[in-house]
Amino acid sequence: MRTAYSVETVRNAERELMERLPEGALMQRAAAGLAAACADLLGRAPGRVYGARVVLLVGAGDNGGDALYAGARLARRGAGVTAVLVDARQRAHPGGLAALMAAGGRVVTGPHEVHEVHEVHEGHGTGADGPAAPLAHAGGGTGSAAYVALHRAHLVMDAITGIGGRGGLRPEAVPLVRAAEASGAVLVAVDLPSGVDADSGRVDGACVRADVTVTFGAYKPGLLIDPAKERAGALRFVDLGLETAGTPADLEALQHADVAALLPVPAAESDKYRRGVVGVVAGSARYPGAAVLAVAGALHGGAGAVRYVGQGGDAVLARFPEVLVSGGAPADAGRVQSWVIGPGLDDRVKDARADVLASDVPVLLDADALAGLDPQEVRGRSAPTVLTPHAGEAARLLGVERAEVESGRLDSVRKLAVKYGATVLLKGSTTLVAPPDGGRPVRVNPTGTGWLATAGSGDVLSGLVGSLLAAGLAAVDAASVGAYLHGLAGRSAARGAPVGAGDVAGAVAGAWRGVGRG
Ligand SMILES: NC(=O)C1=CN([C@@H]2O[C@H](COP(=O)(O)OP(=O)(O)OC[C@H]3O[C@@H](n4cnc5c(N)ncnc54)[C@H](O)[C@@H]3O)[C@@H](O)[C@H]2O)[C@@H](O)CC1
Ligand SMILES: [K+]
Repeated sequence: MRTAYSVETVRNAERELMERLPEGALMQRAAAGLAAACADLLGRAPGRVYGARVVLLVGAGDNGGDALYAGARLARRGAGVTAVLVDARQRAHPGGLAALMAAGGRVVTGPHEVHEVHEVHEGHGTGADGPAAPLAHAGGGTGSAAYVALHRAHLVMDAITGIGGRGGLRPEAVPLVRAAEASGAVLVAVDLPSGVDADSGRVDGACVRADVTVTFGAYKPGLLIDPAKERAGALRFVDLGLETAGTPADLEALQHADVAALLPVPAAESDKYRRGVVGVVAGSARYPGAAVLAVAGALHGGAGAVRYVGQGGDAVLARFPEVLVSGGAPADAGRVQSWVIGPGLDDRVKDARADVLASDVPVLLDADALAGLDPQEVRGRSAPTVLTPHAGEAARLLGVERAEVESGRLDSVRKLAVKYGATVLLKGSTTLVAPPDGGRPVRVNPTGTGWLATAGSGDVLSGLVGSLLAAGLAAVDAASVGAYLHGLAGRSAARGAPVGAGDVAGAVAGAWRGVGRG
């Protein structure tokens, strides 16, 4: 399981550990890990650090300190390191600054004038692109040393803000960050891309877009949730020895082994009824395809049988003769162990929804079954309820703008879970699953792919999750395992090309097999 912790938890764990360690030891651990990761990115051959040109964008706090100490380590290995002080008042971690200077690095101020120049010691600036100019002097004029250094850099560390950052990048930092992004250098965010919110994944204002983020001690929720996740690039983790065991994670992501352990396996004496029957109420004369897709998902989720209720019975049977079809009300359809209701329904949705909500089995509500849903109708249930909205549906359920849900996915999924007393799977660029109390941990799906944003893909997911519910998984597990398999299926069906929802359903079995093999 990959876990992520809030800033408050990380700071508490750091405080506890720092009390047991010599002063500054934790920052040295961070800097050593950061330097090693950067050396790795510059190339594994020893000579690739020697002569490499590295620029540090340094803010006022300890995040900048990490980069300054890491820069000192790289400078001692022969890299030409230039620190650009980005803070408007040119504050920077004093110990880190001294260490960099002692190692032969140089320091310039951001958009201002040259602060201090240190001669480059022998070996710097002899990389493949030829000798580096004495950067602090090059070009002359206000702030130009910083831009020349950025233009020529092989690697740039973004150390403007880490977990202490508030709001987006300040105006003085923006042109430097954009120059770094345009330079072609590898852009490495230190702990977090500056400008993202560590706890929520929000990006309010300008923000760094990194190629790689080297994060310390614990993953922060923002690194795993869009829109911030998308700014973080590839993640690398540096273990600081923080003790987080015993503290509930804010966010967790299932890994292959976790999913493998949760997948239902039929026992020797299982028959189709013991494996569970999932009832699917979906599709209509107008949208028979939704019925077919939801059933296709349900057939791959581990239930022993799929019972279909609705007007799409002919289309379903034409494709899947193994399905039990009935045309009446859900309550008259026979016993099931879970219900899925919603995809492609017509205006008779209210009666059918009241029927399934009155049952004593888990119910998954999707798409049309979410419209006008009364919280009391859900909260009064004894069995679990799972809601699977996309951002637009979630916004309507919460009475907010869609953009608010998209920028604050974690807050939104928690609020919805609390409002309805239900497990909520919020679909989208980062799929999240919140438990019914909106508490910790929220699960984040690590297997998503943009190719899943295709018509009918959600219908497959709802059938798949409903089937996992019928097979006996707890609501949060069914939702997160379903999202995980659905993401893997989407990736393998697409393999880098557009894909239809039917292909995704067809690829679920392969995803399941792959996970089962570990
Ligand atoms: N606390 C610890 O023991 C450790 C901290 N570490 C590093 O320290 C970082 C946290 O350090 P700090 O608490 O000093 O905080 P940061 O360095 O993340 O940022 C705080 C500083 O940035 C300024 N600031 C806030 N928002 C800003 C914005 N939008 N634009 C520009 N400047 C802004 C603040 O005025 C303050 O000076 C971590 O992210 C990590 O990189 C690591 O060295 C590991 C150990
Ligand atoms: K940073």
